[in-house]
Amino acid sequence: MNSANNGRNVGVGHRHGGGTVKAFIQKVQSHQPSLKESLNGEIQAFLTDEDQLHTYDDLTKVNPVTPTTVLQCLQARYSVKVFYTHAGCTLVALNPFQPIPDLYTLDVMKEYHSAPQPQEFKPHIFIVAEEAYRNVKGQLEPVNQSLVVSGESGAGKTWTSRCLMKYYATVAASSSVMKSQDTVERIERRVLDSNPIMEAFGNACTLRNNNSSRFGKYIQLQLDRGQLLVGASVQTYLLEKTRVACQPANERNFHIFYQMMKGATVEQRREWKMNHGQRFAWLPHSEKTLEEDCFHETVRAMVHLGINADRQRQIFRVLAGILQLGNLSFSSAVDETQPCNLEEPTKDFLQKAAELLRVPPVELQMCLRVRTLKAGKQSVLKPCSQAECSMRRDCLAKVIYAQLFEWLVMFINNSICADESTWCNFIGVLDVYGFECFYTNNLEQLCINYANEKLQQHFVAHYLRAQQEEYVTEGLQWSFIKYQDNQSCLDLIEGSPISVFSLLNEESRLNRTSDARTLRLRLEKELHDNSNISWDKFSKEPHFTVSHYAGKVNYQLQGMVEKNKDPVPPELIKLLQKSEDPLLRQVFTDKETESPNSKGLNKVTVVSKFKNSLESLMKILHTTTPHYTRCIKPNPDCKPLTFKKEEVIMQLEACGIVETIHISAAGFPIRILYKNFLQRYGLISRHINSKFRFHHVGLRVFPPCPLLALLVSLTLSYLWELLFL
Ligand SMILES: Nc1ncnc2c1ncn2[C@@H]1O[C@H](COP(=O)(O)OP(=O)(O)OP(=O)(O)O)[C@@H](O)[C@H]1O
Repeated sequence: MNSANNGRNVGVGHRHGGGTVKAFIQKVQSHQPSLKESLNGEIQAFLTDEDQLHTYDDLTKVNPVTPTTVLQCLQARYSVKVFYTHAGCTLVALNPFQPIPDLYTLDVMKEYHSAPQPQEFKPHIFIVAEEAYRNVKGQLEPVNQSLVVSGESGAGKTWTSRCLMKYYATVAASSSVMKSQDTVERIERRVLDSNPIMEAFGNACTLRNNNSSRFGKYIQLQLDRGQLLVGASVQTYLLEKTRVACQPANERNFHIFYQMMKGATVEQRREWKMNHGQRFAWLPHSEKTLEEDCFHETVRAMVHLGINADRQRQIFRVLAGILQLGNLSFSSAVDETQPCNLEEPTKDFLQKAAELLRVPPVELQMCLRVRTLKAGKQSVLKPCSQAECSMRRDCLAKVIYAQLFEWLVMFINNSICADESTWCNFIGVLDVYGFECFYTNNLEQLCINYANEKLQQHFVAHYLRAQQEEYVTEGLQWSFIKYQDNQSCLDLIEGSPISVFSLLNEESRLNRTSDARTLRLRLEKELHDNSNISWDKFSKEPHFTVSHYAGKVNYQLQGMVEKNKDPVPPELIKLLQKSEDPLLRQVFTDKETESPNSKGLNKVTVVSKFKNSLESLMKILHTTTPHYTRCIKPNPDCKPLTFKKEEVIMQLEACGIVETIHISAAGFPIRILYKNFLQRYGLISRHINSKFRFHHVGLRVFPPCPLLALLVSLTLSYLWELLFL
C-alpha cells in the first residue's frame, strides 16, 4: 500500500505503560540513529523478561508497542495455550486448531455472564459478547450492537460466530433457565440449527480451510425488552455459486453433496438414482472424510427448523439432479448448423437429471444444445458450440443451486424471525469471507476483497479516525498517530464516476462479447494516475493489480466481464418454470426470462448488486455500537498449536493492530455522550440530579414549548436547592 497517501495525521497524549505514546511515536518517526538505538534498546529490554511476556492480557500494556513486541507477546501466550488477548478496543483471537477443553463450557459462560466486572477476567470472546449484551441492557445509544469478526480464511471467524451465538442462546434464553447443556431449546435451538444447514450448503473444503464459508453472513439476534432472545434474522452475501460446477484444483464442492453421498440410506440412493460406487465429475476428493460430512446433523437441523419430509425429499432430489448434470459431456458438432451431440456414455445421465429435476428430457437436451434468438417477433434457433453447451450446463446447475440456497435462507428466516412487535433491540454478528489472494484471482476475489476493504474502512472511520478527530475537536491534548487509511483503495474500486467497478459495468452493458485486452486498456487509460492500481507490463495475461490494505492482489481480466453480467439463458429459466417439482417451480416463478439482449441490458450486474448489499450492511453497522474481533491464523497448514511468526506478523500488519494499540493506549478507554452519561450517572450528584431531573420534568410537561419547559425546570430546581441543599 502506498503509505504516502494513506498515512493521515491526527492528534495524542496520555498514558502508555511506562512512557508516553507521544514520546514513543516521536522516537519512531524520528530518523535520528540515537533514538532508534534507544528504541531497539527498549525493545530488547522488554523482551529480555521472557517469562513475563505471556502475562500481558492487554497489548496496550506492552511497552514499547512495536510489531516485534506485540508478536512476541502473542507467541508467548499461544505457547502457554492462551488464545485471546485484548488489543485495546479489539480482541485478538488466535486459532488453536484443536478443541480446547473447558474453554467454552456452560460454566464458563455463566462465569462471564454473572461477573460484576467481566473485563477483569481472562480475555475471552465471552467478554466481547457480554459487553455487547450489557450495552443493550444499559440502553445507551446506540443500543443495537454489532460484533464484527474478521480475519483471513481459516482464521476462526465461523467458529467465533458460532461461539457468540451459543453464548446468547444460553445467557439470553427465553425458554428455560440455564440448567444443563441440553436446555437451550425452542427459538434458541432453532437459531443455532440454522448454522449446520447454512454451513452444509454454503461451506466447502478449500486449500486453506476444511470448512470454508463460501458466502458472507450477518445474523441479527433479536432481543425483547427484557433482553431475552426471541428470534433472529440472517442476511447472506454473494454465495460462490461457481463452485457447484467448477472446483479449484484440490478443493471440494459444497459439503452437502458429500454428506448426501456418505449419509444416504439404500432407499435414498435409489430415489436419487445414485448407484453405489458411481462417480460424479463435480464431486472431486470424495474419498476425503471430514467431520463436516455429517448428513444426519443437517437433516436433524432441517427437521427442527420445520423443513418437512416432503420438502427435504424435493431438496435432495434437486441436488442429486445437479450431480447428474455434471456428468454430461458434449461432442463437437459435425458442422455449425448441427447441434452438438451428447457423448454416448453420458446419455443416461441426461435421462436421470431430467427425472430428478422433473423436466422433459427432450426439452432439457434442447435447452442445453440450442439457443433461441429473437429477431423481431420471430424466433430463430441456433445450435450452440461445444463450449457453449458446457457453459449452459454449468449455468443451469449454478442457477438452481443459488436459488435453492436463497430459498433456504428465506425459509430459515421465516422460521427464526420474531414478530416485529416482540423485539426492540438486536446484536448483530458479522462473519464475512476473509481476504483472498490466490495464484489466479477473478471477480469473486475482487468482491471478497472489496468487502474486506469496506469492513476495514468501517474500523478506520469508526475507531482510528473518528476517535482522534473527536479528541482534537474537544480540545484535548493529543498528538498525531499515523494509520493506514484505505479510503483511496475503496475509491479506486467503487468510486464515482470512474472506478474499476464503473468501468467493468460499462463494459458489461455493451452489447458485444467482452474482450479482456480492451478492458485492460480502458482501465489503464482511465486509472493510470491512481497509485493503488498497477500493471505488470511484461505479463501476457491481461490483468490489473490492486494494492489492498492487506496486500497486493493480481486480478485476471479474462472472463471477468461475463462473470459480472452473469447471464442466464432464458430458455433454462423457462424450462425450470415448467418443472413438475413443486420446489423448483416455486423458486423459479416470477424469475425474469427476457433475453439478455433486450431487457437484460438493464440487468443489475454482480458488482452493482454486491455493492448495494454491502452498502445496506454498512448503514446498519453505522447505527450500531461495534465490537471488533480479529481472528488470526497462526500457520497456513492449520496445524494445532503451531505459531509461524511470518504468517502472524503479516496478518497483524494488515489489520493495523499496532496502530489500534497505540490509539487505544493513548486514548480514553470509555467514551460516553455527555447526555447519556448524565442520564446514567446523574443520580450520583444531587446537584446535577436536581437540574437534570427537573429539566426532564419540564420537557415532559411542556414538550412542544422548550422555553416554557426550561422555565419550569429552572424554577423547580431552584426551589429544590433552596429547600434541600
Ligand atoms: N477457538 C477455536 N478452537 C478450536 N478450533 C478452532 C477455533 N477456531 C477455529 N478453529 C478451527 O479452525 C478451523 C477454521 O476455522 P473457521 O472455519 O472458523 O475459519 P474462518 O475464518 O471462518 O474461515 P473462512 O473464511 O474460510 O470461512 C475450524 O474448522 C476449527 O477446526
